[in-house]
Amino acid sequence: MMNTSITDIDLSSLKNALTTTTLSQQMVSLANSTFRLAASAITRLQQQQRCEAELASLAHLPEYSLEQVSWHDQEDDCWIVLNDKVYNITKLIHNHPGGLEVMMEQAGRDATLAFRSVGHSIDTIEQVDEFLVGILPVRERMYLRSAK
Ligand code: HEM
Repeated sequence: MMNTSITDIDLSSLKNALTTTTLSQQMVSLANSTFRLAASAITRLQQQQRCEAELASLAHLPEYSLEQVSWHDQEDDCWIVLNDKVYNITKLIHNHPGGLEVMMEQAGRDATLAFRSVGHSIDTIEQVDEFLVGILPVRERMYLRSAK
């Protein structure tokens, strides 16, 4: 005859409870990972949609290569590139709140990182398109790339 003690029963239910808890924890962790993956896929999709919409709104602009931009590096003819877009900032440089010198250091160049590193205000960032004159050719773009 089997001799099952109370301690044996307790230990066995404890083991069962532990297994169930571990399984539940694994399921919660799996659900979390799935949720995070879905959330990042949605974010990527939204970013891509914004990028496609921006590209469509810029489609009418002429393309200028980085080399062509580099020809405009003078105080009376000053272009820069920001986020793959080409800006003629000749009229701005003498009134620029950050000064003329910083602008001339970027004249004729891709100023994206310098512009971002200053931490320009949201208002300023929204107003730069006032100086927009073109866009880089697809082969030279780093930010505005179509997924199509
Ligand atoms: C279209 C291009 C640009 C526009 C419209 C613009 C406009 C402005 C404006 C309105 C401000 C006042 C503060 C603010 O709004 O953040 C400012 C500040 C400044 N900008 Fe620009 N900027 C341009 C490009 C650049 C570039 C390429 C640089 C290069 C580093 C630069 C460097 C600075 C600096 C150093 C300040 C002063 C920041 C401070 O004193 O806190 N900006 N700019």
